[in-house]
Amino acid sequence: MGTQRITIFDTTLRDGEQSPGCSMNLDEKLQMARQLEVLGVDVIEAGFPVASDDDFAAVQAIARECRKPVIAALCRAIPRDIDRAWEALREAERPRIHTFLATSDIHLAYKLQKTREEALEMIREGVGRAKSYCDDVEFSAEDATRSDWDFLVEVFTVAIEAGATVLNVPDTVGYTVPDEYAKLITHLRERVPGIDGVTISVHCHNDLGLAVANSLAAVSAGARQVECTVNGIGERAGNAALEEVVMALSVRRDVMPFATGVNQEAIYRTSQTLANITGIEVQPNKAIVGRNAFAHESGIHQHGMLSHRSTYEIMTPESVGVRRTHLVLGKHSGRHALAKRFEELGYPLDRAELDKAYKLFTKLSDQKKEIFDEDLLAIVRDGLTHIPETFKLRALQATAGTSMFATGLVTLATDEGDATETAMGDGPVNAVFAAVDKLTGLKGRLLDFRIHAITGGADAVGEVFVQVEFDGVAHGGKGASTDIVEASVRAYLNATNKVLFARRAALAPLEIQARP
Ligand SMILES: CC(=O)SCCNC(=O)CCNC(=O)[C@H](O)C(C)(C)COP(=O)(O)OP(=O)(O)OC[C@H]1O[C@@H](n2cnc3c(N)ncnc32)[C@H](O)[C@@H]1OP(=O)(O)O
Ligand SMILES: CC(C)C(=O)C(=O)O
Repeated sequence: MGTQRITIFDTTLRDGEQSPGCSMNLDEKLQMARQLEVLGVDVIEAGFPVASDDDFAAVQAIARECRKPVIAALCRAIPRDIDRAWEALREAERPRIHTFLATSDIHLAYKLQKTREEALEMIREGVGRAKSYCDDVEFSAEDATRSDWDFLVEVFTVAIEAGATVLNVPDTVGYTVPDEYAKLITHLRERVPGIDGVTISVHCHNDLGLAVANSLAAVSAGARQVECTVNGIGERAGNAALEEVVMALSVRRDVMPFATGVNQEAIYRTSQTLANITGIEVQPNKAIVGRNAFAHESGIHQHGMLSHRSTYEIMTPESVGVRRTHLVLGKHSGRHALAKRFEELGYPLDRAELDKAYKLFTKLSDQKKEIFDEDLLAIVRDGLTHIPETFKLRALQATAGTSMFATGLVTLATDEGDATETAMGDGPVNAVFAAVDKLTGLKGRLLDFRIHAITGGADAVGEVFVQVEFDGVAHGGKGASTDIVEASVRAYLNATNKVLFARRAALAPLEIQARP
């Protein structure tokens, strides 16, 4: 069996717009429709014209402008709605009237208060009226998956007799499961006379997170149109996500021999266009278009990715228009990814340097959720020096307030073990510097103190630069930490350790050199 074509029916502008907070005005709908045309969807359901004058105008404008795809408009199975839908669509190159009526006993009894016979009559009349305007008529049996299967056979038989060209079998409340849905499609294909001459469509909601799985199961059972929305927006938990349906069919063509006409490289941009228009961001772990869809954080995965991307990616980010794979450096990363990033930043590290950098990196990643390039540069600048840490910060405590002296308590590790001192000062930094002086026996005079945040966010790393004079000689020191008092002490100690190193080695003050 060759590859068969699946019609992608996009309902972002209709069912998608029913997503709370996703209403779009005429300009926004037009902008989105243009992007959907670029994406290459087969059908754009542009709106529900009877709902409002704005929706009518949007459907009309899209029908006038987007000439390539079929433009569909939704309407209830009543004359007023059908007439209004046609009025909005009449200038479309390829118009489709999409009319619907609920067919489940629950909806018939409680919502429509109609008998099955009355429903069949409304379907006959509604589809017939739509057909009098337009060749292309879709009929949806709302709540089909909770409808009696034999009654559905009657419903679709009537719809075909009245002229429907597309029969939609919606899982309106996201209730079905793949196996059952496939069986329903098969049941209809076996029982509805003339069904081979029309297109079977599916429209799945995501209440149980099964919208895409159900859509694919239905396709395997014979459905040839999938109704879906960009980013999966839609009533309640949303609709089947267009990008997931399209990419599942593309990536797994080996088991599902179906093709779509979607220009896959436009997927990401389309997703972003919608997010920008609605202001509703895509969840980070959303398949295909989420920020993390092509991000790898853990060391084992990153090592695999660096060896060959096929180890952990089933499609390339470029294939859906995402610029690149992202190796996120964080708590779970390993040496391979770290070395690679240092190399990209212009700091190729040898094994010993890498081990040291990795130690600093893991320490920092216990404090920060994500490590940015600036953090790595701080590690190189602050950590990869060859200055022996004669005095090493063990612990630190500082208190300060508006009506009290600041006090600092510092514990340093030395060759002879840990030692602790306290001191007071004008502020917490001044107090901890004084405590350090007591511990080292050196008296430093602060010449310069600069601090800046080198990463963004509330947990930013602050980098402190100090110039400290010891016995008439100035030494620079740098320190970085998410805690600015700690960064200050580290910078001060860095300068102090340089003094001791310089004195012992009888060397001039050292500066850390980054590799070119
Ligand atoms: C599953 C889906 O997504 S269906 C599409 C949902 N989309 C929308 O509802 C679009 C936005 N809706 C609207 O603007 C309004 O609801 C309108 C203009 C459609 C109707 O507004 P109102 O006339 O005030 O009716 P309301 O929405 O309160 O109730 C729906 C009415 O439509 C009837 N109805 C519902 N579905 C259908 C149908 N497919 N065919 C015929 N009548 C229907 C209901 O029985 C009810 O009728 P009643 O007023 O005689 O009791
Ligand atoms: C009108 C139909 C297609 C619908 O939106 C649904 O059943 O969810």
